[in-house]
Amino acid sequence: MIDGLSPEQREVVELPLAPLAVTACAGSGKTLTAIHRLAAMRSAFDDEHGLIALLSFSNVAVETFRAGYHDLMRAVGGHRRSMAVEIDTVDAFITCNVLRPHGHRTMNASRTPFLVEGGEAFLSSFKVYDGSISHPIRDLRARVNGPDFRFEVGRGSKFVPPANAKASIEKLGKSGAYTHDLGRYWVLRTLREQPDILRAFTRRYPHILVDEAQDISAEHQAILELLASKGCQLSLIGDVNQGIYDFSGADGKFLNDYHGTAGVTARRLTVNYRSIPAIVKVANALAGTNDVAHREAPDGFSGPHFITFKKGEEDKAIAAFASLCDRAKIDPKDAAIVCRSVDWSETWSGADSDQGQGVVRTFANAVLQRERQRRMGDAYNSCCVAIAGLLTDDQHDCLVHMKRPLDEHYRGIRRLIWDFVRDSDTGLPSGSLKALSEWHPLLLDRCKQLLQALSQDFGLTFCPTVGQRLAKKALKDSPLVIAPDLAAVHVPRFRVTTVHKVKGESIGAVLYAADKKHVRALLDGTKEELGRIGYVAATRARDLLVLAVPEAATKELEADLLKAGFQRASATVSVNAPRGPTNPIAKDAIDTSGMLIDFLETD
Ligand SMILES: Nc1ncnc2c1ncn2[C@@H]1O[C@H](COP(=O)(O)OP(=O)(O)OP(=O)(O)O)[C@@H](O)[C@H]1O
Repeated sequence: MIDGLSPEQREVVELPLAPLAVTACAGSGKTLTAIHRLAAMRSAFDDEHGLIALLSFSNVAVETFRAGYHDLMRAVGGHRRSMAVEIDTVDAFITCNVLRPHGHRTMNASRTPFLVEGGEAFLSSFKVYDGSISHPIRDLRARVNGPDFRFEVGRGSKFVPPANAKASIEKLGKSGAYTHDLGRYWVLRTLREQPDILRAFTRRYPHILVDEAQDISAEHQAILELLASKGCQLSLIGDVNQGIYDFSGADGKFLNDYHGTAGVTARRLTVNYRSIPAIVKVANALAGTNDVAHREAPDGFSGPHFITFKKGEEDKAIAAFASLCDRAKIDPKDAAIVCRSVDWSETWSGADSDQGQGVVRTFANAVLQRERQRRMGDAYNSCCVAIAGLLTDDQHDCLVHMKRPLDEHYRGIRRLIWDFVRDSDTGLPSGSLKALSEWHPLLLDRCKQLLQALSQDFGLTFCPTVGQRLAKKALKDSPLVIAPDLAAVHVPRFRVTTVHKVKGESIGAVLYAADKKHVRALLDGTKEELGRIGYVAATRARDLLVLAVPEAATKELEADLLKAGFQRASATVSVNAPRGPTNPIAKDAIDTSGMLIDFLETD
């Protein structure tokens, strides 16, 4: 290894400047490789004006790349043009370079285009009619369809007649507003309808490197292909087994096909630096790959296991996971319970997400994010959405500024909202209170104070119907956050999250909470999206991977689980059992406050 790079990583980094496709396995160090490749490309590219872009799909990935690139430049003493690079998300890149400066001409707007999140009060007058009913404009999606688009709406992707969709999009566009999804539509139209902008954009970014390239949607692909058609050289790096954004048309096909395209240099990264050999073996069995583990098997307890659970008794599975972490000497802070969907993560975190309506429901969600999922950033964003839902219609772009303030005015607003979110004693009340009789009256009182401060100190104006929007509809007289039965026995509060949220992470111990369908899909491999979702969850684990399988399905699944390389670690929980192992075959036990959890290794 030179400079921390392995030979296969270094080979990718040092390839000549030309279109490149790198398909890489989980944990293969795509981050390090992409950072070094960017530096090498910059050094080889002798152009006074052009910039090299490194793009990814999440803010976390972008922050990691920026920090890594700066560290590398500091370490090697970057050359004159070393900072002539741009590292951003794909969406931020196209929005900042195309939509904000040039989109207004195509949108027929008289102001700089601005993003709306969907919860803004003024959006209530923007609907789309599918031929039988109207839907909020935020639910409309534009999908690229050759040189044109097709339109769909809602969860079931209902077809929307193009004339109706275009009329609604153009009405919204005229106001300057665009949703996340419609932003890509407008970027494509701007580049297609303003050829000078397309030419200038390509001259400015002659080389673009896209990380997590399996997540490139059909709309992103159309934009990148448009740039490539004007001479931009495109490099893609990703893992097709980790494509988990099918709903946005990202199925990894672009990366796969690019790998075999004439004129594109293709390479593979096949060494997994993250996980122990037994977990890499499971990953290989699931994906049908032959990747190599760089790490050696640790001495202590580790590896891929499965435990069983009964619906409604998730707490027992969590206690079992806690015990396995303890045995593997993994700090609970370096462990996570990972679920396929938000609904599942709510069940496993003991949250009651079915309380409240409208703005109040959004505040209730913020409580769950703060107290059960421990995602303060998400809790802050939810509070911003709730507050934006109380503003008068004329403050269109306030929500976006609250979330990402660029000026001092909004930074002050952000501080106030953060104080509200952080402190359950003076701000957003605690989820342990009874929602109807205790939580809601406090919420009303404290919201009133917050709105007063926002209005007096920052000039925000709130609609006269604030009282109605904060009504106590659909609240129950039970807490928003249900205390787990096992809280009394000091089971650690693990981070409970979704697979989509942990993508890209390395985690010491992972519990993948699954139903029968999820497990079946995981075992069936990575051809279908649900299988890839399971694969992403499994490959986050460094040392310990625990699959929680419904007890009723175990008989049917056990043989295939064992064949894939999982071992059974069954947990029995007995309350008020006497201290110490009572069963002669118990190999491990934790005994806290009268509860004994035994692990019976049956493999
Ligand atoms: N050459 C190397 N030598 C040792 N460790 C490495 C090397 N390259 C990467 N790593 C380590 O491997 C781990 C996984 O790296 P990284 O997160 O970049 O993988 P990845 O390819 O992005 O994985 P995934 O796609 O599964 O998220 C990190 O801890 C990283 O520091």
